[in-house]
Amino acid sequence: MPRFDVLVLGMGPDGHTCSLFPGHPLLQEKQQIVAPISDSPKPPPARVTLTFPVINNAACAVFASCGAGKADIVQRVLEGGDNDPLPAAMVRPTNGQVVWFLDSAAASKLKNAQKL
Ligand SMILES: O=C(O)[C@H](O)[C@@H](O)[C@H](O)[C@H](O)COP(=O)(O)O
Repeated sequence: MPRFDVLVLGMGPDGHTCSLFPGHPLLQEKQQIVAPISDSPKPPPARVTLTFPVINNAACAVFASCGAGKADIVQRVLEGGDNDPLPAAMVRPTNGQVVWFLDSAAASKLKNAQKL
């Protein structure tokens, strides 16, 4: 399995990352490193994405999210618990780390955040 040093990821307001969307069967992919998706709920419908086996083999996954439009989903992903996790919350490198860069608007609904 390839091991990326750093993955720089975004997150959509529905909690998707890469082209891995909530509830999609590709969230359960265990074999392929890269997979096609032909029914993306967000245009374009046809995409190609890395899958969780390779994402979670990375040494470091970095998310960057900005703006008040991301505040609710950032709070859900980071503080929402483990029941039915959103795709962005499934980014948990087995032998690596996740780092989030947020502006104050995106972080505004976090209950446990400490300002730097
Ligand atoms: O799926 C797509 O079509 C988008 O490109 C998406 O993956 C994007 O990365 C996020 O929506 C975060 O984007 P922003 O950080 O720019 O809001």
